[in-house]
Amino acid sequence: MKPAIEAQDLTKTFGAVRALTGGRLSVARGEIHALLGANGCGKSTLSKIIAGTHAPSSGLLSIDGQPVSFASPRAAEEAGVALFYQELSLIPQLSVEANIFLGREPRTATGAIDRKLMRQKTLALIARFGAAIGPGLRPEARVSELQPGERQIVEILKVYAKEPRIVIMDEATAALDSRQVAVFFDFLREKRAEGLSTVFISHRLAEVFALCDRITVMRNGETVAQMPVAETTQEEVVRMMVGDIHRPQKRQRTAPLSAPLFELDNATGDRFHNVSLRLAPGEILGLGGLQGQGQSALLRGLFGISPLRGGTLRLNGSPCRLRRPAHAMAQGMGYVSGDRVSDSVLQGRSIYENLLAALVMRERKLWLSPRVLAPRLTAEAASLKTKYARLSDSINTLSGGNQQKVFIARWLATQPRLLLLDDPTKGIDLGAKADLFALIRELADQGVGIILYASEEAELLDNCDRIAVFNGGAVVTELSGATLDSFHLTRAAFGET
Ligand SMILES: Nc1ncnc2c1ncn2[C@@H]1O[C@H](COP(=O)(O)OP(=O)(O)OP(=O)(O)O)[C@@H](O)[C@H]1O
Repeated sequence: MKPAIEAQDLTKTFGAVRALTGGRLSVARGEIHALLGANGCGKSTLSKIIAGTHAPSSGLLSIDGQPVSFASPRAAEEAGVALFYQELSLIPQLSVEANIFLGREPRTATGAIDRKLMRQKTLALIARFGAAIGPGLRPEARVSELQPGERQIVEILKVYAKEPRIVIMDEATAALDSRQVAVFFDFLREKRAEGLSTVFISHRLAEVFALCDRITVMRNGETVAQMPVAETTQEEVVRMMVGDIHRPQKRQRTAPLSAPLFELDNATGDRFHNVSLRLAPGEILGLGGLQGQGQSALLRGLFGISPLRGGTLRLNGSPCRLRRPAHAMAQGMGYVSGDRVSDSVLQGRSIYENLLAALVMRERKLWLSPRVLAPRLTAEAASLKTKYARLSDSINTLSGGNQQKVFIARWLATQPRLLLLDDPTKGIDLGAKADLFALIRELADQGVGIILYASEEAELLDNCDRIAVFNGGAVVTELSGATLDSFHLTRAAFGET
């Protein structure tokens, strides 16, 4: 029998970015096939080519033995391929059934929407999830009224309403609870028995081993292996995802470890739960794991941007509740995000004003003497090798890397004791990255506590003393010493401890 999907040597470039250099995938009819790899290895790009969202730069794709080149997702759907989108595509104001059948509503002989048939079909789809969904998930309910897990189920049902023969499930279980996951897996097994093929992308290895028949592993834009689940182990799969193991050079710590500066117990918030962490002055604690597992949300919670809903925080042994960034700043905390445009830039303002922002907020004064401050701020900016002509120039004249140096220097002016860094080097060049990390290590040596989330694992491994690894909003393990390497980091990121 011809494979349902046969992808050979697919490549895709976006401008200068080579997202996919050698994508290969062979999926049989009636198979659940896992597609695994670390963040950015090219899984989504390969999936989107198969589902008609992207056209490949080169390579061959066949569906059911027929070479295809889809001009659009609609063309792929007509060939029986449907993709589950990680980014929720539902319209909150519309009902469940209107969302599920949007643009493909069943019609009567006169061309009107056949509401009775649409209702019946929706009820039949919902019934497949049976007891795992609450009474809220009804055909006429508005999507805005549903729980996150129920919304994700509607997104899944929308895929199956297209009556596909090939389905790509990209992180489809992220918002489901364990009961919903169990029912969903039974549903996928039933579909497999009906001859449907599923490509299953997940950040939980245990799920993959419980559900899938074969595994394809990708690394750095390439397919590196394919094998039956029964002939491999989780350990072997992690080794294939990681490739050469990256072991960091040991950071030479000069600040002695003392009593904890920061003690967090059972913190719960929007995208994380029961997180407990410790940090001594002078320590760099990394937050690791795949993207979007609660790391950034925790940092925003700690800084009072979206306050913690539960748990306790102590700074230097004293309990504190940080409900606003002003509270966090009063406690000597600073926060720098890699999302410069929405979190940091005072648009159109001078470099001087941008440097001054944190100090003004902390001192609660609208005017601070430029004569006194300008030399100090100039020194902070210089310590980071920030390249600019005059402090009075607009911040918008600087490159992303130099802007980011200004935003770190902004906090240095407040002499923080704890710095929260949320993927601070996003989108900046290698030279600026090296300058930033040299400074971060220097600050730690002076006794500042640092909590760093970085989407690039090498940045974490090379700079952190310990790494708390997140999966699904919880810390699954903490790495230090001999376990501080890319193998243990990837293994924990996929839920294996
Ligand atoms: N539209 C785009 N423009 C530019 N670069 C892109 C685009 N889409 C993806 N990339 C880049 O291509 C690489 C592969 O990305 P892709 O999303 O396929 O990886 P992934 O394995 O699915 O990762 P994740 O698990 O994070 O979704 C990454 O470096 C990504 O930044």
